[in-house]
Amino acid sequence: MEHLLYFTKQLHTYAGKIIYFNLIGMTLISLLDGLAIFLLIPLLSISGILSSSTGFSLPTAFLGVINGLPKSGALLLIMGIYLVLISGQSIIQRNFNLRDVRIHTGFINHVRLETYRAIMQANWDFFIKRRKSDLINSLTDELGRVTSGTFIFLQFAASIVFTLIQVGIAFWLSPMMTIFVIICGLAVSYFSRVFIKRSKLLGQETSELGRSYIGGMTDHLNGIKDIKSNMLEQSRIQWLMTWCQKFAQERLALARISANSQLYFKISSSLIIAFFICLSVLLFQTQGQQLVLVVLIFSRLWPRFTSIQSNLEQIAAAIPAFKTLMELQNECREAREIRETGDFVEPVQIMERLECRDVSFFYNTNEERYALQDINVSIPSKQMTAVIGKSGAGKSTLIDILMGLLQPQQGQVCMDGVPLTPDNLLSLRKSISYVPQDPFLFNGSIRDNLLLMDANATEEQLWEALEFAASADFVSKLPQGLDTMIGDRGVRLSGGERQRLVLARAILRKPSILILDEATSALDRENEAKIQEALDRLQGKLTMIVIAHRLSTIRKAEQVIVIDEGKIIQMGDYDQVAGERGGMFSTMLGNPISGAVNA
Ligand SMILES: Nc1ncnc2c1ncn2[C@@H]1O[C@H](COP(=O)(O)OP(=O)(O)OP(=O)(O)O)[C@@H](O)[C@H]1O
Repeated sequence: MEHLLYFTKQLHTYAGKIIYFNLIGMTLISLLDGLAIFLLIPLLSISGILSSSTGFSLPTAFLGVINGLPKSGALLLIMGIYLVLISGQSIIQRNFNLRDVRIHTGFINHVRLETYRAIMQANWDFFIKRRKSDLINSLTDELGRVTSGTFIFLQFAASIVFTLIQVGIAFWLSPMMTIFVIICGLAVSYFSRVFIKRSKLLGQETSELGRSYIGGMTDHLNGIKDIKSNMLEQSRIQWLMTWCQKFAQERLALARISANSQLYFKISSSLIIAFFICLSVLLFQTQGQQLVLVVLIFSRLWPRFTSIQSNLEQIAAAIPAFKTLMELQNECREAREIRETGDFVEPVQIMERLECRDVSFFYNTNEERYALQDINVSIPSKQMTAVIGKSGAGKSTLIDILMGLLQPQQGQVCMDGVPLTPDNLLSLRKSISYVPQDPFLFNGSIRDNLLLMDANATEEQLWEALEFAASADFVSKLPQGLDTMIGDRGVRLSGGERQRLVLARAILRKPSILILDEATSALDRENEAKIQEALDRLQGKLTMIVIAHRLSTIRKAEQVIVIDEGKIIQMGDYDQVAGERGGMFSTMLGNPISGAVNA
């Protein structure tokens, strides 16, 4: 219930008074509907089915007028009023339906944007602890279930109002009969709680199935090259077949609950009405006209109970999605590192150094296995610092801490002696261009991918950046040049071309700190040499931190930091570290094979 109210409150914040306006409108529609039904009584009366002395207050007065008119006039009057009521109701209904769609779509977009914004503003730690496919599932499947669940909840509220109005009208016609129908309805609803409970349990299964589907599909399509080259297609198809079986069972179970509940309501309604008619005729010798009335009231009121029950089942099935999305929004809020989008943040200018002071960090708070321990490093401004070490030594973790993506459990990062805090974090990040090991290129043109970094860059600036990253040559040879589409994650380019393109993009931002995390690993000697020349030209102009796969990339580094098992084992200028006998760096230099593979 808490989760349901959370999103109903969001709907209220989003749509405001308009929801109440709609609810009132719906009530009006039901009132008109009720009145139209009410007209059946004089109609039945002039047709001779029901006598004018059945004993209802308003009908009696109204019947007086009707009886004063000739039969054809009375019929025309009743039909005229009926037509006005139904047309009025239909016109109002049409407008409210359209408004409903507008509110519904707007609300989906509102929740979508809120959730996406919250995700975007969460810190890096939030992302490394979650499956991306779960986030995708929340933003697609769960989001749809939540927004339609919220609307079903509103329909349910409107349904209650409808029912109350119809109960009022029915009570007017026959209090005894109405009380009897209500008691029967409540009794039947009490025993049908089991359907609601089962719907909720199945809703949980729906969520799990949705998560596993998106997760599986994402994994398979991301790893399609491995799947194809290792002939794993059949095992993946088998996985989907098993999933499909579970999905079919879950759908069937859900349909069974709904069908059983409808069946239960229908059979109980027939039993109740049969029992009541027998009781009325055999015990109380009720007149035929009163029986018509009984059937009329019962047939109007009973479907309302059925519809309330069906709404409750649908809401129960959506509850797990409400829970997931609400928890996601709350977790994002707790992990929030960005207040605004960051567009108006000014980049910081580090004059002397970026430092790690006594930094220790572990990924898993349950097991204190340090990824970095007692790290003290100083990255001098406008110099090149190389970070090397074996695979898993902690190089990327150090970079993530220096960028403020990860917060150390001990120690701190400082910029010119000023500690890095949530207040100056974005300024630091705005001054950095980072080229990761597996760069992000999206499915668009080369131009779109470059403009992602600087939307206002001119054609000349784009080519300048491409030239710098030794990419101008290959881009100009492409038939569509800058407008060539590069496919998902740049799949239509070679690994080396992707790396050079991402480097060009990084440079376009004119950063004061450039971080390359094994950014030249996929380049051939010729292109690596070109990038090397470009980096040489940048030396002294900006701060560079380079995690190098090949030691040749860092031969001009002013500082070398060697990490092993999360600790700094060597640090100093290139010649000093290279000269330390028996040190890891000199071993790497002396052994080009191990150097190329590990460093
Ligand atoms: N998200 C994570 N959760 C848990 N442990 C992690 C995570 N990322 C890295 N680690 C662990 O932290 C340690 C340091 O990893 P890191 O990625 O910093 O190494 P690296 O030197 O950059 O390695 P490589 O050169 O292979 O990229 C490793 O033991 C790794 O298993």
